[in-house]
Amino acid sequence: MHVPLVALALGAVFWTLSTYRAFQRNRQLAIASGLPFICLPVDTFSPFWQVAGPVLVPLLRFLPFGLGAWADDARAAWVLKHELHSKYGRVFIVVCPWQNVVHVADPDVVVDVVTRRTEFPKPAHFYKIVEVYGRSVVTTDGADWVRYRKITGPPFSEKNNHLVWRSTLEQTSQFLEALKMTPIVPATASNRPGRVLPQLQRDMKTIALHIIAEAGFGVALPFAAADLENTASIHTLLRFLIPVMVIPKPLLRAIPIPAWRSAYTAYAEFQKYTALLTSRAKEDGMDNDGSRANLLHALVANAEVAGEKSERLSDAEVLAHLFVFILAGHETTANALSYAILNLAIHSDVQEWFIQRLDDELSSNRGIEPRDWGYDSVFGQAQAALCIMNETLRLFPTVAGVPKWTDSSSVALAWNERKFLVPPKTPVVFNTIAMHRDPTLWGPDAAEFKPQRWLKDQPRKGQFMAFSEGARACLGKKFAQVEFVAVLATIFSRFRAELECAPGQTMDDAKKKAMAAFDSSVVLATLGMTKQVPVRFVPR
Ligand code: HEM
Repeated sequence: MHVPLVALALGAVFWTLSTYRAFQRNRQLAIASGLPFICLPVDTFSPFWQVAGPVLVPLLRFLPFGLGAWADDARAAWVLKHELHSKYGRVFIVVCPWQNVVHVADPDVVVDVVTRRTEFPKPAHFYKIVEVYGRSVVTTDGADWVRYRKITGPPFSEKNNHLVWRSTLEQTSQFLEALKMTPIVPATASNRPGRVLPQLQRDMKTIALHIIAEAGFGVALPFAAADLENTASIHTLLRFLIPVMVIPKPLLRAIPIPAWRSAYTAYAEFQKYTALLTSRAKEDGMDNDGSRANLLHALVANAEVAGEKSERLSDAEVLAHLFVFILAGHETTANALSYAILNLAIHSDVQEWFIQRLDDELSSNRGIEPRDWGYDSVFGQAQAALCIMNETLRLFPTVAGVPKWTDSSSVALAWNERKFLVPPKTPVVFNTIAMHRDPTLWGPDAAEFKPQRWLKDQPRKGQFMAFSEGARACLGKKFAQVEFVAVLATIFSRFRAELECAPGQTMDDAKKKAMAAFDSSVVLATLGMTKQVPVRFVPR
């Protein structure tokens, strides 16, 4: 009768001993590396801690004899910001029983690591979860990645950027038309008359998704058609992304839970839909005027004309890439736009600076509707909006960290004129949030939103990592820049943004609420706010 209990007790003892041994081994490796280190009893990168950490940390503080003192160092990267690195240095190891992780917030070390790509490859196994439809440029390393990058790089061309530009101007113009359909809310003690947008983040996601749909797949969707048949599968897929990524497909299909069924249907529908688009793209072929400059057409055309078989993507690989383009390029830009617009609403002085600069930059397009603005004449001049984008991504890097690792051998690392040895199979993670807020790199105003800083000195290489650096830097950087500038320029050429004050609320109260929304940010796939903040758009 007691056998199960005894087995359980023995199992627990065995687990405790082996965990302790693993911890001691990892600690020895950290000592041998020569790098500073701290010890934590949890793996802060594990899914368990990502979910449970925010709940457990406040409780652990109550443990007697300082037993929970470590928990503050195990808070989420967004909550800690630069705190851990100012305590322990720009490079240190976090030792735990399950793995050691080197945390890096030093530009020189970042540059060193990204340039030694074979010694510090991308830990492709971290990205298995993203292989919903198979392997891709995002999820592979080594020879496979070289092949994928060679094929998927060229579609991100200037032709495609023109399409992103046109598509974004159209989407944002339609967004403004929808906004203008809402009633004008009269002036209050704190707000001027204007139109209130209750869910900024949702609308920015719709805009970004529709731009990827057009510039990525060639599917033009009206802004107001968020749930039309064509995008239904993409919307549902994104809504159920976590179960689709985590739960094996046969289970998702077989278990009669309605949400799982919907997730499976969306997964299968997206596959069917992209197969249809791919075969249409093959029939169309490429054109010369750029109207088929979307990523899918370019990928397919590449596949058709590439001489060598190894340079063609199979249909299954095309599908896998379309999916990761949505994943990598949708929320990243949408969240950056939401953070930027809220920051401009909070900092009215910065907003006035931006509007003045924007008006100057747009002077040759005065009287022209935004949807007709030229790419060269507006994007080519758009300095202020790019400063806002950089500053937003400095403080709110929507890709919050970039991992590399050491694979099967130890790798030497130079830092502060000393040599260290990073043990094998050790992740080396660039802590973008921490590095972007380091006052020793950015000055005493590092925590402040000051886009004008980008007009002065540019940061040194490796210091601004929003799009990563080196051979594996973001493929869609210019895509995102073009989109961001077009959205911001269209909106602020017609409106000013104000924080909406609830009855009885002052602007200071509304600012506190907006700051609380910033604080509510979490890193799921990307860094994003979990609270909505209403914004009032006041016609200019
Ligand atoms: C503000 C917007 C964006 C930000 C902040 C951003 C950031 C990043 C970062 C930091 C990486 C490196 C990740 C890593 O190595 O783990 C990356 C990679 C990548 N991004 Fe972006 N991205 C943005 C928009 C886009 C867009 C719009 C697309 C495509 C439409 C895109 C496609 C990709 C791809 C394909 C990679 C993988 C490149 C490779 O590994 O060779 N991104 N991005």
